Parts: sequence; structure tokens; C-alpha cells
Amino acid sequence: MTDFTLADLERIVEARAAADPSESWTAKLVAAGQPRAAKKLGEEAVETVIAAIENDRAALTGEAADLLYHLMVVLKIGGIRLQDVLGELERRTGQSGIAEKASRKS
Ligand SMILES: N=c1c2ncn([C@@H]3O[C@H](COP(=O)(O)OP(=O)(O)OP(=O)(O)O)[C@@H](O)[C@H]3O)c2ncn1[C@@H]1O[C@H](COP(=O)(O)O)[C@@H](O)[C@H]1O
Repeated sequence: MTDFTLADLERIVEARAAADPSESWTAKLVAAGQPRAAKKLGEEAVETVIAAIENDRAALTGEAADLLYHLMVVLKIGGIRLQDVLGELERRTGQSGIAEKASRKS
């Protein structure tokens, strides 16, 4: 078990975004801009999908970590706080995903 949370990761990303890009992957991605960071997020998503389909637990754990980290960077560049995303998830807790999907089909 670990006490590490996504809020901790958000704080790290926030702090490292202002670092020297030659010393920080976070700062490098932020300096490169959203298209580059979002593309990297997409790559990590595909690698996560492959690990999941191959039922490779170690790879899935590692790729999921890469995915969450790159998502935090993309959110940072987009000016979206983790709390905003959690708030959206909380808003959805009152309804099942099936019911929500059905409500969009009219
Ligand atoms: N969690 C991460 C994290 N996960 C992945 N990465 C980096 O993301 C980069 C891309 O990962 P890839 O697996 O795609 O590796 P790659 O060598 O670029 O592969 P290719 O795309 O070239 O095939 C690598 O440089 C990884 O080190 C991360 N970089 C930083 N963090 C966190 O951010 C903190 C600050 O890091 P810096 O900003 O680099 O100081 C770190 O202490 C961590 O807590």
C-alpha cells in the first residue's frame, strides 16, 4: 500500500512545470505545448490498451502510471484542476453509466 495520491502527483507536476526543460520531462512537455503532450498521452493510452489485452499485469501497472502522469500534464497545460475532474466524477455518482447513456438517446 502507498499513501501517494493523484493530488500529490498534481502538486509535483505543478512544481516541475516551471523547471528547466533540459532537466525535467514535465517542463519539456509543457514547453512543447498541448498538441505534443496530448499526443504523448495518446501513445501511453495505446500502450495501456495493449498491456491490458495481453493480460500483462506488470506492463499494465507501468503503462497505467505513465498514462496517469501524462494525463496530469495535459490537464495542467489545459488549466484543468484535478478537483474539477473529481467534481465531475462526483456529479456522476448518482446515476449508472447505462442510465446516463440511455438518457442521451432520444
Ligand atoms: N511519473 C512520472 C513519469 N512517468 C513517465 N515519465 C517520463 O515520461 C517520458 C516518456 O515515457 P516513455 O515511456 O514514452 O519513454 P520514452 O523513452 O520517451 O519512449 P519513446 O516514446 O521515446 O518510445 C520518460 O522520460 C519518462 O521518464 C515521467 N516523468 C515524470 N514523472 C513524475 O514527475 C516527477 C518530475 O519529473 P521531471 O519533470 O522529469 O523532473 C517525477 O519525479 C515523477 O514523480
